[in-house]
Amino acid sequence: MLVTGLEILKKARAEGYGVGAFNTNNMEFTQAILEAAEEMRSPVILALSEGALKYGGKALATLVQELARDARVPVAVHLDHGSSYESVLLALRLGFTSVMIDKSHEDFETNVRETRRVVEAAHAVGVTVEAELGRLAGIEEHVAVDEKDALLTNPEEARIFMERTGADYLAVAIGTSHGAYKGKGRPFIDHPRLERIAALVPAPLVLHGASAVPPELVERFRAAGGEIGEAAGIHPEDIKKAIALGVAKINTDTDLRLAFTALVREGLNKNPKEFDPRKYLGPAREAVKEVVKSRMELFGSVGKA
Ligand SMILES: O=C(COP(=O)(O)O)NO
Ligand SMILES: [Ca+2]
Ligand code: NA
Ligand SMILES: [Zn+2]
Repeated sequence: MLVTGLEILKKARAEGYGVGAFNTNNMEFTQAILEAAEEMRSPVILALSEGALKYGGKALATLVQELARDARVPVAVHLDHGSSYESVLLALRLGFTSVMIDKSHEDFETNVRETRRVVEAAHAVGVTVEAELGRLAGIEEHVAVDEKDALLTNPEEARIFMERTGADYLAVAIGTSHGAYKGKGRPFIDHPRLERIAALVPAPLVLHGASAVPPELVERFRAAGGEIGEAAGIHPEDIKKAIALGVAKINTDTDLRLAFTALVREGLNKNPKEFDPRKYLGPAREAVKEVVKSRMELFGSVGKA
């Protein structure tokens, strides 16, 4: 059933488990994510970025809404990395039940003002809001933030920010970054900082850039002809520790993309004569479903629906 993001995340933080926010751009990813959620009896968040909406348009938004409504587990439909008030209004009009306004690259006062404005609009129509404070290292959706400018989230600032904006959940920067190259070897996650933030911010916390980029998946992608450098993701133990400290929403996109693309490459390589898309998109869909199920087990959301 279609619910707000806060309905899913409030319970998750209170009971100490995490809920996956999985990005989707098409029918196959959406089906894979929802089938996994139903099989695991897990709540789930379907995340659409602005790029996904540009790519899939009303077709994607409608498909996502309909399947979320029919789902036998709680599902929130979420705008990932909303970059402007206008973008959020479009998502609200499309029936999204959770929206992110990401103004973390702006100065504090601008972030507060812009986030507050979105909170008023979203709350007026019963939708809950994710905001972000602090800057992930690596490439953000609309700004390249290199290591030296990467500003991790300040706990005291976070408390004030949430009080002044009324946002429902908060994306924090504690060392993660988007994409497949999160650092050399095991990325450093600032758990003490997270602990201090969680002590001052009772709202559910959000971890962006949380993909594991598992070696076996990287190998499978390479073996099928994919090219990827020294990729490194977030260690499962760091995810579990972050959840124990107050992270309730964990964003996963890269792992799904790697799995899907590896299987499409395998399908095309296996039979050059094949030109029925279902023959290589079907197995790719199954691979995404398996990744989602394993993430739900790691997050502890299995059976929580
Ligand atoms: O934060 C993410 C996804 O992060 P990954 O690239 O680690 O999957 N989406 O908003
Ligand atoms: Ca950001
Ligand atoms: Na998000
Ligand atoms: Zn993100």
